[in-house]
Amino acid sequence: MRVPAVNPSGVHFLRDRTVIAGLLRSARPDAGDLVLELGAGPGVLTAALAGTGARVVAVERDAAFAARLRRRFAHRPVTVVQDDLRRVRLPRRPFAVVANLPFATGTATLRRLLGDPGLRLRGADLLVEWGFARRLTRPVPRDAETAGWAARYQLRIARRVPPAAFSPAPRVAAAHLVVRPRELDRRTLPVLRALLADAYRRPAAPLTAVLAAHVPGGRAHRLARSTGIAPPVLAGAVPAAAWAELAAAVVVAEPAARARSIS
Ligand SMILES: C[S@@+](CC[C@H](N)C(=O)[O-])C[C@H]1O[C@@H](n2cnc3c(N)ncnc32)[C@H](O)[C@@H]1O
Repeated sequence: MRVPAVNPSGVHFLRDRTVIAGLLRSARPDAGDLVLELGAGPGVLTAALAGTGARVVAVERDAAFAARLRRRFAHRPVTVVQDDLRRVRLPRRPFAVVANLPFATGTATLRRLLGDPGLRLRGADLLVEWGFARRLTRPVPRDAETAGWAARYQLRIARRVPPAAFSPAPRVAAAHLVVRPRELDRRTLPVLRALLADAYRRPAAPLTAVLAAHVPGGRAHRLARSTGIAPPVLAGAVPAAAWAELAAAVVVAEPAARARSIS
């Protein structure tokens, strides 16, 4: 297999069939589903995805790999897009992502996929650097951006993928990261954003103080309890999943909070 002359950290080709099978078992694409593969390389994963009957869009920056992919999949439902995955136009239709990401692009990719409320992402099954996956799946995220991703999407590690699963073997292990959208009413999104911005600005404040800024004072305690949180709890100690429930509860309890959060 031709490895680019410059092999920047993160460019490691999958060679373990059980890892590929695990990605497909988890993603379960149906025939006709739109699946985006980011960083397709020589097409090992692309071939497996095409075998499911899904419509695959394979994004690859390297010109030689892109040409090889076009030849290899000329008669399959695979569209090859030679572009940078950090800039490529993302579908507006519902789509899933299955990819062995270059490690160096993890944050940029997650930011694009999970940070844009306009995307209709059905799910993502990604191989990412192990430490990155561990940081993303902490119950209480360290920053508002990650908390926003984890509030809108369930993020979990399906398995640890050892360096030997790749060629050349990376210095560190990878993780199969599973991303699935939570059922969230669109009206909750601006409230969620406002709550998280507030909470991460003053993580040592009581949760009820943060909530009180978004609903009338007396109701903050009741609201916290309605999602199973018994005050006192600090804003910076609230799990990401609870923020999604809190935002939904704020919208139900106080529809006007929406207007306040947006303004
Ligand atoms: C980790 S390898 C995975 C290749 C293949 N999917 C596999 O699993 O064997 C990443 C691939 O992404 C490509 N790549 C690296 N940076 C990229 C970028 N910014 N945009 C698009 N492709 C990129 C590399 O050329 C390489 O083919």
